[in-house]
Amino acid sequence: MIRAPLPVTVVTGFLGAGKTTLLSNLLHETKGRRLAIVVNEFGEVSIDGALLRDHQRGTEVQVQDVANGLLAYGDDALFMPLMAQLHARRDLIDHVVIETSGLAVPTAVMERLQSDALLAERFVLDATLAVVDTPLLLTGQFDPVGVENAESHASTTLSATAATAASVAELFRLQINHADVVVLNKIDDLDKRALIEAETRIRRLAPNVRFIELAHRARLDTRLALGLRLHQPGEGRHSHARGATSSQVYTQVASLQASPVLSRRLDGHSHSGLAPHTHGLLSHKHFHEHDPGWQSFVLHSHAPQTEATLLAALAKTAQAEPVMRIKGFVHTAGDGRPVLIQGVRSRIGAIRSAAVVHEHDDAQAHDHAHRGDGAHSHEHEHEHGHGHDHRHDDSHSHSQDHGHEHSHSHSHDHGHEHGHSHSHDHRHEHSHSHSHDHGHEHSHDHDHDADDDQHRLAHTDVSSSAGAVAHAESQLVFIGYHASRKRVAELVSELTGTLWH
Ligand SMILES: Nc1nc2c(ncn2[C@@H]2O[C@H](COP(=O)(O)OP(=O)(O)OP(=O)(O)O)[C@@H](O)[C@H]2O)c(=O)[nH]1
Repeated sequence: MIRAPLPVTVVTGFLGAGKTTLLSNLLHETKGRRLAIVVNEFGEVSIDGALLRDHQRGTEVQVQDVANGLLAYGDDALFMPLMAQLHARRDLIDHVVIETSGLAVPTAVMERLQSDALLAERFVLDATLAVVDTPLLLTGQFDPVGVENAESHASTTLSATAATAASVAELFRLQINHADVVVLNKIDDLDKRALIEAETRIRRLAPNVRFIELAHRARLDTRLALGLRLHQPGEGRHSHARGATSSQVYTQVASLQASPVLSRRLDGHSHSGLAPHTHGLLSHKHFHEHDPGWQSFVLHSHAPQTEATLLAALAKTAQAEPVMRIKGFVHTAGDGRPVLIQGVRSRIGAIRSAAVVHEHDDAQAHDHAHRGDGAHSHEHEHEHGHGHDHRHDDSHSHSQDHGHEHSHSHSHDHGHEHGHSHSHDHRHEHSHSHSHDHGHEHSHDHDHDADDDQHRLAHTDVSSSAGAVAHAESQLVFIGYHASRKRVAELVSELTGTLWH
């Protein structure tokens, strides 16, 4: 019997944008869809898999984490077996969601899914979502580094800061340019003007992006995230706003031009001898795969930590060193329960109870827990009727006074569904927290080379990492651009007065 291919949604977004939080929220709104979630983390220890697993519901959701990597990139040997496993469980799964590493460009997965004959038979790309840390976007953290600036450094080495900024900006640009839907996240504190500004910035960086959605506290309506069917081939009548067909969209993705920064390495190395060339998807992979600037390392401590001291120490460290992401579980002197530490740049937070958000929990895992003002009205209209016309009408409108009313009218017509139409307003004003024990403990072999400043880990399957382990050991994953493990360990040890190694 020929089975319909399994839809796959790819979730991309820079380090700490809120991909895992968004997915954990989605888990509570699966509406009976059985999800298989694949989480690919750059670091050696998978924290996100543990968090999601903690929030999975019964057997509806299966979480699989793949640490150490860039899933589906050139030499990744895990991707095909992983997809084969998912296919083998086809009867138990309705939809696959792949959270790519914050340092990956989603094209690796997208391209593999669509170009490998076997995969193309078994899976169909549903849509690619790019989650954006909107406050960071607004502070210009993802702004492109001037081309002139990059050119003038063609034969020299870019300064460390410029190199970091260039790499971040380039990665960000590629991620949003390959997405069908850009999700503006972390908008809790933003007013209407800021949201409009954010949208403008996205449209400037990715003019062809088709949908921009607002995720209030990392919540996105399931219908705007899953089942969008934006890449289904052969749907002759499949039409999108702005006249793009699904195949046009893919062509556009595949023919993206390389930026000047892409054609040279940021460490001063250039593609010497190569005439200016256009990078296709594969070259995009090539760039990041071989950009050794990004590193991840884990620091450990057996000393009980004082939460406030540790948070201050980590914030200082993130300012002093090129560390962009910190996460892990830490044991404090208190009740013995591990505390989840989440750091994005120098915003560091600790979460004691529910690690990630529950359905009605707005006092969630935020490193800056502010209440939203509930003023953003995000209206979605879905109409399901008969026929086979699938239309995405990107009627993204701002009201005249520039009150921020995003009205997305997605119209799906599926042959087997009954017609209904509704619109609703996303206003999340709940504020109550859950408190339950996470008991996350991790066990790993710690093998630290003396000179692992340039620590780059081989692909190993550590999917067991979310499971059991070593008593009261704290572990923090650090991800940074040319960050020195040694310096970071020294700094955190000094600032906390405890040994981190
Ligand atoms: N204030 C606020 N914080 C958020 C929101 N979404 C996520 N966060 C916080 O941002 C931090 C990073 O969130 P994650 O979901 O782990 O981000 P990620 O994109 O999965 O991170 P990586 O996998 O490391 O790239 C966490 O501390 C979250 O609690 C949001 O909408 N508002």
